[in-house]
Amino acid sequence: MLSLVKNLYNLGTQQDKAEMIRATLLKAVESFFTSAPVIFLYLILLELFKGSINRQTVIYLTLGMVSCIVFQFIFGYFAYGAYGTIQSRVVGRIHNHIGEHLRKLSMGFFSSTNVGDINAVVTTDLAKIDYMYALPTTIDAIAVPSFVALLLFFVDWRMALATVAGIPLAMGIYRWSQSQLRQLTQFQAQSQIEANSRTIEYIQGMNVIRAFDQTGAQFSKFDRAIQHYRDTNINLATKLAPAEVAFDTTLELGFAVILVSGAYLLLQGQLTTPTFLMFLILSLRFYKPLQKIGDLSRHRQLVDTAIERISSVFNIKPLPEPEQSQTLKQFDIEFKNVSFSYEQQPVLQNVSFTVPERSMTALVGPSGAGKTTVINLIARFWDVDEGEILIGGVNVKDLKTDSLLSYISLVFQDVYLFNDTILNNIKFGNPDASEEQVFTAAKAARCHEFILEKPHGYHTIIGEGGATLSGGEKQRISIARAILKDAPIVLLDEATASIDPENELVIQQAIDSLVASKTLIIIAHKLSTIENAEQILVIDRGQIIEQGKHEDLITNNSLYSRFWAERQKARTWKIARR
Ligand SMILES: Nc1ncnc2c1ncn2[C@@H]1O[C@H](COP(=O)(O)OP(=O)(O)OP(=O)(O)O)[C@@H](O)[C@H]1O
Repeated sequence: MLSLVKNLYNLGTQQDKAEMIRATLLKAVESFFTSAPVIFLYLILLELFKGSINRQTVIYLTLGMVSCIVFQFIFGYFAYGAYGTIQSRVVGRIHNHIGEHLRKLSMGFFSSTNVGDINAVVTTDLAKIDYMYALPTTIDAIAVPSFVALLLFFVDWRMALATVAGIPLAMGIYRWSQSQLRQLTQFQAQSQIEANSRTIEYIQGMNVIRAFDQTGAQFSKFDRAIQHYRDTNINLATKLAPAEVAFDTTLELGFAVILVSGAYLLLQGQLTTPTFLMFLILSLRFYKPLQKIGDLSRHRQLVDTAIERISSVFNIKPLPEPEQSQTLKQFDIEFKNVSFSYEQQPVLQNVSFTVPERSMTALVGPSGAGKTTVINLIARFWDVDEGEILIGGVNVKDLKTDSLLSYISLVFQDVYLFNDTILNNIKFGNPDASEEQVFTAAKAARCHEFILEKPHGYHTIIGEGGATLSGGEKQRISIARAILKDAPIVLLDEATASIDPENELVIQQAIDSLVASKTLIIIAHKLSTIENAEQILVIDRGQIIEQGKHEDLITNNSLYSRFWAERQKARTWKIARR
């Protein structure tokens, strides 16, 4: 129980710790006033049995009791207010730190970790860091029984011993239940994560599930995870129930000991009736808070598991960053003998090339050749295994992540838009931009017209992932976002989905606005883009096998010329069908 308090205490900053001590003192005083009315109760009983009770005594004793209740309210109010503030501050700070930390991790972490796992840490685990429950309940479980026990010893030590007689046995049972609890709680936490993951997967993949008529199969996976979670909950409850009931009952057996020893001493004339009655009443006040120890120990295990899992995220080392970031003055890009593997799978082998400042380089090559990897490495989503990537002569590793990314606009093929207005989605590129600047960027990206046709124009909410927009519209909004960011380097993965000639023209115009006077690397799928590039890099199996301008490459019987011919055929085929 105390380790729960210690763990929660250690999560706080100096200011939080000072606040925790203050809140705990307030709560201890509140606990005193919670127990204090029993003194008045005892005094009333004494007066009653003496037969000397009068109106004045009743008024004084009642006032005393009411004052205790008022003080209990006042101190409780401030204590819980303080715990609430600590709770919001500590949990909010951990939440922010996790967000910050996740941002600095290699993207490898996200490929190898389940979305549900991360989600469980950020939501479920953090929710278990509950100061509002854990600390006040611990104080109640310690302070109230201690105060009552003190009072009882003061009134009659023999009866007080009878009251606490069951505690050693109850504590033995408590310790025994602890050994079982840890493993069961871990199983339950694990199955909760699994249920979380499956639920997210089931909802996110709903369109694919329906398209392939896999509703039943996917549902049973989801259902199995939920059932497993339910079973681990039942298992935890049923395995612990005997120990918890035994703990509570043993404590309450003390009540029988009080009854027997009280009756004996009463008959012997060694105990007065009011004292006997008071012990019977007070024993309830004594045992109830102690019974909370059982709940607290279960809570402690949950908090420990949550803290362990939160720490395990923080223990994942972020990509190393320099103490001080360099400022870039030039924006040419150079790959020097770069090799890279995703875990064990080699992807790029000894790749070298240069992209001059303010020029366009197109990456072409078969699927899986390593084109996206090249772009990801420039943005340092991963670190290279060998070689180096330089921007303006500076190794990307010598730049802080935020600083590096401030020089780069990334437009992914798989555009992700947030469940927010179109305006805010474009503003993501530059949160300080004015509405006018957003409109200008949207016009340049050729999306102004279609945005105005939406029910609420720029203020239309576009659903999670941009679910209410077409592929071409999403791509243009992401280009507007990048135009607004106005970074000197643009890394662009062209959408293959919107390759029909009409869309191609509009998107090409949008790209032209984005890249004027930028250093651009584009994974090119469209012929017009490839043709206009100042440099084409043909990548195959992680190596650059051809390099040059379109006119130079098209002449040989090269991979590029075959690739070009294929694309031409695809385009002709599409036009012929219209
Ligand atoms: N996160 C990842 N973890 C492990 N392997 C990956 C990961 N991303 C890509 N790969 C693998 O690395 C290789 C290169 O992938 P990459 O995405 O760079 O190819 P690409 O040329 O862009 O392909 P495409 O044109 O189909 O998008 C592929 O074999 C791919 O399966």
